[in-house]
Amino acid sequence: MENVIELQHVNKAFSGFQLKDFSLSVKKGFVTGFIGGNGVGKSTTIKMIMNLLKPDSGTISIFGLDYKKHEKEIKERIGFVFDDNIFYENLTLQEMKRLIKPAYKNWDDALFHQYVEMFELPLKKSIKTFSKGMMMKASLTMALSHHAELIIMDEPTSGLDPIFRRELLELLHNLMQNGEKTIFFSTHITTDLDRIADYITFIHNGQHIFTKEYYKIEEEYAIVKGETNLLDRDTEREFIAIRKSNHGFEALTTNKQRAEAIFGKSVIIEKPTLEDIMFYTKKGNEKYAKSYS
Ligand SMILES: Nc1ncnc2c1ncn2[C@@H]1O[C@H](COP(=O)(O)OP(=O)(O)OP(=O)(O)O)[C@@H](O)[C@H]1O
Repeated sequence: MENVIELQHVNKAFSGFQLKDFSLSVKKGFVTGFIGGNGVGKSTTIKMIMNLLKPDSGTISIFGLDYKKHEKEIKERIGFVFDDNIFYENLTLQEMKRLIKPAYKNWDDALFHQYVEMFELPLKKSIKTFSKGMMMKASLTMALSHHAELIIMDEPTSGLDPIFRRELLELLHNLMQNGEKTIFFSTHITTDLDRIADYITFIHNGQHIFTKEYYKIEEEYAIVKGETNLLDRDTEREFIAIRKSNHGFEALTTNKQRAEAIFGKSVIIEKPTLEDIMFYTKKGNEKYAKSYS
């Protein structure tokens, strides 16, 4: 299977933060959701994928190409949606389009107007009057109007109302139908991923914890609930992290089958949500989490 995005052993350090030996493959034709808590390195990773930030070491290739030689070609094939305002605020959407259009040989005016209409965006109002939702829609319009093969979005659904969020996910889902496009996007709204993601990439404290097919996460990971007397030094090692209370314990395992074999019917085993996985991984020992990546 072809990889559209490939990061190998990427390192990037800021004071107080480090993206460590980060390797990632994003498969062509699928939607990959990029999840992780605040400040764990999602935007940093996305900026490096967009060549807005250079890694300290490691390699990044997009469509099998290197930014050093093929920056223009790579950028033409990407539609990028960023959660900050990247437009010149005093311009109108119409004026902004005139600026952006020449950068893309596949720019499609008819498609642009189709999205403007669909998103009910004003063409002649200054962008500074746009609400956060309108800004996101404008950003999406620009990203989708040049037949990009790869759509990269940094928290596209943040600040959007639930109805538009759902419509946006539907739109992205429809874009995926011919198998030629690839979407990579970060989000804090993990329930959005239920509707659309084929793969999940999970980053924690600058480390790649996993990239897995969504359905496999549910097969492998599990929340185990039981009485605290089932826990001892050996059984506790089975878990990424454990929450104990007066009523018993709740814990996350990366190996559901093994937990079933060890605890049998003495525990309740449930499907974890992505939020459970994020919560317990944060809670658990960093080294322990990494050994299961
Ligand atoms: N240009 C920079 N200079 C210094 N530190 C930076 C810079 N950019 C990011 N950081 C730091 O790197 C860390 C990771 O930031 P990043 O924006 O990648 O996180 P994130 O996972 O996208 O977070 P969030 O979900 O909160 O947006 C943070 O501690 C941030 O303060």
